Amino acid sequence: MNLEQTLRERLDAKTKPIGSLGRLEDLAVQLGVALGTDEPSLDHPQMIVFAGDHGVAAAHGVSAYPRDVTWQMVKNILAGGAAVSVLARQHGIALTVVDCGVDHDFAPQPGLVLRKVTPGTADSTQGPAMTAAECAQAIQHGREVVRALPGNAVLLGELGIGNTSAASLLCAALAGCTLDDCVGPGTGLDAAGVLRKRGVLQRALELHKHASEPLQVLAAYGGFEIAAMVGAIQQAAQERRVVVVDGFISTSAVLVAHAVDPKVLPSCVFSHRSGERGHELMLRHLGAKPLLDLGLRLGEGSGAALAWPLLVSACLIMRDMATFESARVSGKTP
Ligand SMILES: Cc1cc2ncn([C@H]3O[C@H](COP(=O)(O)O)[C@@H](O)[C@H]3O)c2cc1C
Ligand SMILES: O=C(O)c1cccnc1
Repeated sequence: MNLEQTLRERLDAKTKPIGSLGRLEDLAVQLGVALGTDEPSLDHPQMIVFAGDHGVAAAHGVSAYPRDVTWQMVKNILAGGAAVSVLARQHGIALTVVDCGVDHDFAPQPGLVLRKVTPGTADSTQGPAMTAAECAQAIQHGREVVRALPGNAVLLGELGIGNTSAASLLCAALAGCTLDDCVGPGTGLDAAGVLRKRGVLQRALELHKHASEPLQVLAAYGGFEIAAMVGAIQQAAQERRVVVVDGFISTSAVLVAHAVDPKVLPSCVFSHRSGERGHELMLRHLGAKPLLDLGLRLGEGSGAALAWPLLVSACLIMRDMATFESARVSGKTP
């Protein structure tokens, strides 16, 4: 019997009608398989917020907010005032921010890892957002950050004004959808703003239409924080850690990691369906079913943090629930 069958049988022996814990049962099985044990247990969860700036945003105003918000929000997260700070604190999740390429010089401080490649990607409508070497470096940084942290669960967070543009381009290139399907308001563009954003991204897509290898596509559109998330996913999966994926941006990193090697996918738990247009298409492309659907469209790792207690519950159900036999409860009538 393989591990998945063992886990299913374990759940079926528990004091509940077969399958009655619904999606929580699938989650418990997934976590057991991902961690390689029939006694899944999560320890030292790590929320890692990867941050970087985007040349396409600087050059074309594709966001409703200015570029400075990226570094200002890094400080807000570290000071404990951002949504992800509050939610990580609520759930006892350790929080690390990684400067992957923010246009600001941060003083070294607790909770901040400095891994800047350059202070922001280049404009993807003019050339590749990253060189191949910069892209490889950002991926390596993501791997190193995960390797240095304890525990067996990584929650993906991100920050970067303009990164819904990069994520939409990755979606179009890797999930085979049109920009009409996957360009949305991001931080809150109005209808005219979305139309303008789509026009800008169409130029980038046209310029890089011959990029076919997943890492070539990633280098074409950026950003440094997305590349670092790709490395983090690869490293976590390799170390048999669980990866809790957040929304539109972090799922775009999964699209890349999956295109490089589909074997990362069983390690990924998709926390929620983002309100950002196109997330549903990414999830469908990956065959992924998200846990929550709260209309979130924030990023930062907020959805991953909100879903975290469900993962803890799934493990506890698998480990701690009594069986019909141990609790002397009568089984189903034959
Ligand atoms: C105050 C503030 C906090 C955020 N936290 C996450 N994002 C999210 O919005 C940005 C992406 O949207 P766009 O592509 O439209 O710029 C990223 O920083 C993402 O993490 C934020 C955005 C803002 C304005
Ligand atoms: O779903 C997300 O991750 C998202 C959506 C809009 C803006 N920033 C992030």
